[in-house]
Amino acid sequence: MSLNHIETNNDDDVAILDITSDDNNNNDDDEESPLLNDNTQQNNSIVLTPISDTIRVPSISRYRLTNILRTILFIEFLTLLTIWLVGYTTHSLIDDIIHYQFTTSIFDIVSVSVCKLILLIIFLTELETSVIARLYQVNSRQSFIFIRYLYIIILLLLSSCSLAFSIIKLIFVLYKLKLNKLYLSSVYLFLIFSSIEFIGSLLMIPYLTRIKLLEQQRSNLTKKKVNLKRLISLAKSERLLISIAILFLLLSSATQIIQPYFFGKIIDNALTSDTMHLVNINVLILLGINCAGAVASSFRSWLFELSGQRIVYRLRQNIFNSIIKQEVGFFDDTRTGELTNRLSSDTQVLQNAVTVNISMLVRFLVQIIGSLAVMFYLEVTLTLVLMVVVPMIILISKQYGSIVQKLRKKFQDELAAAGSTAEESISNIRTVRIFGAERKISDHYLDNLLKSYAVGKKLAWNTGLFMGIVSLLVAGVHDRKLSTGLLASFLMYMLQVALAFAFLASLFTDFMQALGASERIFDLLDRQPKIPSTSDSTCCIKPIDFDGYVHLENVCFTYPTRSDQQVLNNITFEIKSGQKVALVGPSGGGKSTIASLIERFYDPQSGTIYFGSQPLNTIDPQWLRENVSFVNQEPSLFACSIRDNITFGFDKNNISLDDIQLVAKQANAHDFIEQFENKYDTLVGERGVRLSGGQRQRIAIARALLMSPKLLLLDEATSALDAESEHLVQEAIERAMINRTVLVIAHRLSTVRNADLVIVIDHGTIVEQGTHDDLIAKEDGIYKKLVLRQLMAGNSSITTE
Ligand SMILES: Nc1ncnc2c1ncn2[C@@H]1O[C@H](COP(=O)(O)OP(=O)(O)OP(=O)(O)O)[C@@H](O)[C@H]1O
Repeated sequence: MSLNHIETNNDDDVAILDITSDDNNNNDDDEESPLLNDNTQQNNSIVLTPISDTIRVPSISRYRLTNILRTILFIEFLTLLTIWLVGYTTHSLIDDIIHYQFTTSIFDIVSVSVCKLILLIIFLTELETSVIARLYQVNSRQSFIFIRYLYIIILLLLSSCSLAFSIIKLIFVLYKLKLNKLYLSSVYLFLIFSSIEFIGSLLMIPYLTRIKLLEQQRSNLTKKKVNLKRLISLAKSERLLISIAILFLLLSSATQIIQPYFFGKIIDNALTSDTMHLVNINVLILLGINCAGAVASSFRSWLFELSGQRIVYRLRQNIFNSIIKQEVGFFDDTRTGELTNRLSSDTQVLQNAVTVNISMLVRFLVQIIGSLAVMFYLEVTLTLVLMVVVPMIILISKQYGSIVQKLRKKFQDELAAAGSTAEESISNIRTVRIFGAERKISDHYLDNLLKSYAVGKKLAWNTGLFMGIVSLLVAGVHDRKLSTGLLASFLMYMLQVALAFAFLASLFTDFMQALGASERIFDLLDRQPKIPSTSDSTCCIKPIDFDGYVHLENVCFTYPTRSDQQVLNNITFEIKSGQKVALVGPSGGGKSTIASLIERFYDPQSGTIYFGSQPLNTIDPQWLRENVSFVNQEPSLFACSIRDNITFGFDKNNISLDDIQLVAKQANAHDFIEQFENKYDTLVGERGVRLSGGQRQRIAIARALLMSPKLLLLDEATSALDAESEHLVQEAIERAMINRTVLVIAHRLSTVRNADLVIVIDHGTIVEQGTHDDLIAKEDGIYKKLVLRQLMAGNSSITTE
């Protein structure tokens, strides 16, 4: 079966991989192939194959079915337990257990439901695990077939036994008629739940024999689970604060739950008692509850917000540290906006998820459970009826809404068709008369009308059916003898439950959003830089006797973002200690790339760069930064003072102003700095915009000189500077070169003339090398052409475009 086959072979909008539809089927192995690569199949190993992007993401209906089944089991257990606890009136509950009788107690059905809950949840989880393991070929086919049938049998056995038990119980209790109304209703409920579970188990059979999952979806699910765990673990560091906040949350929720009860009491007292005494007492109690609630709420909000802020500031710090240590190539590939977004909005989403959203989740769950408990306490039967009726009305209304929407659209379309027939006929009445076609167009109009009428009939029928069902359901709720106060309390509790459910739904969206954000953030936090920025086990050597000697041997390089373009090809040359080596050549030839490789911004794909005798990739990065300095073509400064910019990378407390002034003087920067009002404390603005291009370069040279590097990498500016400025920069550069090993990407003739070695780079290869005099003497040499062109153009730049 091919991948395409998977895409098209679907029966209910799901891409199907039927790995076991017929276990004896010879094609079985073929059918598995899309998820497993050839290697995996041949070796029967557990190597996972990445799924193709072209595979349509399927729905996971079967997965949902298991979740629905689990939820039903849980609701069943909760409902039966509540009824048992609330509805028992004669003796104590312990008596009910000790003197248990089949026809007078419902303790048995509560026990069955709890056993069912535990067993089925275990088996369903095991089943899913084994199905997934089979897909990954972790377990063998034989064991999978065995496990699968075992689970089918267990599932069916459990659900059918429970159904049979519920029927027997109902027959017996109806025959003896010893149960009170509430307990009787619980036996009915048990029967209903057992029937649903039995049907659910039957529906699960296809799931057990056919796997409708794709690897991508599954790995997403696993990843989401992992992320959720990790997301929640973020809150661990603040567990004390969060625990106290949860205590306040429970307190404020309790006050909220109790309010409607007293509100109802006040109404009843006001309507029934003659004096206002009771009313006043209850009003005071309500006031006290409200005040306590308000205090608890404010503490809750404060503590959750505080812990959120603490979590997010630490998270931001970690993300920033992770970003900043990535290799330069990572930033070529990742947009700055994307990274700053991780720091700002993604962390904000996470902050909300681990604090506000968790607090809301707990609050609404407590609100739902608490309100339902009080409702049960106030009026059990009505609550039960409402619990069944309200979800049913919601479901039916949703279904009705979507049917009516479709029918209305169809009705409008049919009516529009009939309308256009009528309009066309009336506007062409003369033609109709001439041909005597009245009958014909009348029939045509009638045809169209009948179509819209047929849709209208369906609409009417659906509306009638809907109203009938809703009236029937509502009738079940009517006719209960309730006091006005009780009714008011009831309505308020209903509202609380409904609102809590509505908010829970919106919380789900927030959590999904947070999961997305956490995935991005954790990916970033987990990312290991390809080139370390601090020493690790692979690069920790600090060459002691480094004298500036650098050797490039057969270096080949392509940028990670443009892997199809070879930028450097077999580059081999050496820079001897104390030498000035100039790289020249046409723009885009690869000169700056060589400097970037020596700075280890990138690693070459092949070949080696040696510092002395030491390969660059074994050298401690910190040592490298201290011994190699790079002055860029367009140096960028930070938005701080000139002093801070010059001492960037140092502990500025260890550097005296004299040291700073010394390097500034060497870099021809001291004079212009002294002219500023704040001198060395002058702020340079973002990226140094408050300085001229020449001034920026001289500050950058001063910064490099302060480092006193053994190897200086210089990229001469190509941008035009005025003659005075250019002279000052040039002078600074020449001073910087004294007593140093220098690799200069030269654009000026004067620099090249003074170099010990000139290397001409074109299209990523060394095309010529020698001294200026050697190269100029070469007939038809590229270097000679570059120099001649520059002389004819009348400028000092030797770079051609
Ligand atoms: N970060 C990058 N990602 C992808 N390609 C790049 C990157 N930087 C440079 N390149 C490409 O690599 C090639 C060599 O660029 P490089 O900057 O080394 O040339 P150069 O000789 O220094 O040019 P110039 O004299 O104009 O500065 C060019 O084709 C350029 O487009």
